[in-house]
Amino acid sequence: MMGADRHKLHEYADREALAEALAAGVGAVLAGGLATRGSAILAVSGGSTPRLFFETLARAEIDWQAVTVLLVDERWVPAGHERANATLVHRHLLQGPAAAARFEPYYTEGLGAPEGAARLSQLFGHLARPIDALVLGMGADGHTASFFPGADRLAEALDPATPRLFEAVEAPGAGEPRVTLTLPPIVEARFLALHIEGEEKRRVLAQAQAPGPWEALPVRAVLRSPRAHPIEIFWAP
Ligand SMILES: O=C1O[C@H](COP(=O)(O)O)[C@@H](O)[C@H](O)[C@H]1O
Repeated sequence: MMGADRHKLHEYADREALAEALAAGVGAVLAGGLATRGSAILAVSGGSTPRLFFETLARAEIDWQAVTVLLVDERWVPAGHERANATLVHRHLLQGPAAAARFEPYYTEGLGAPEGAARLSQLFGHLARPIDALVLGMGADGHTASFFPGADRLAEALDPATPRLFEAVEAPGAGEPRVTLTLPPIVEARFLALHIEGEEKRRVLAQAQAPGPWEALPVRAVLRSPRAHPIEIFWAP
């Protein structure tokens, strides 16, 4: 698939309708994985956008006990930290029926992000791949996951041939050090969604879909990756 054929845009009148549709899509993919393989893996992003989607998905009536929830990326801050993506997931996704899911926070006391990323690559090395459903967000600077413009290990994290599942990055716009899934486990996900909201991110998406260097807008590396199925882009104003 080439160019825009690689992406399927789903537009909604409001964020509530988007959350319902994305949760229904992800829920159906997880239910399919559970029916076929007896277990399913979901990888989710953090930031401010996914709250409503998480709260809607948490109500899905699936066998959450057999679902592993992973973070696409994490700020290297202790458990319970207000900026931790794990905190967001605990508060808004792992509630009600979804509280039964298996979730393993990434931060490890006493380790820096680089050692943490190496440990996570080992720890999750046994995971059945591909991941069933993976939902990315995007910042107005064109980062997705923790693929930030100017990040010190951006090329390594975006190497399509890297054997590592996780990479540690530091970047001027990232705040604290981060760990992130690398490009391969992201783009090989069975269902890959990009969840963005607002006019500004719509403009950034249009720029990212146009020709230009991936270093400037790292989300391009994901949008340009070859895949069997299109990337499902969910947008609402
Ligand atoms: O730092 C991050 O930002 C992106 C986008 O976040 P948002 O607040 O603009 O929705 C997010 O996808 C990523 O997981 C997170 O670590």
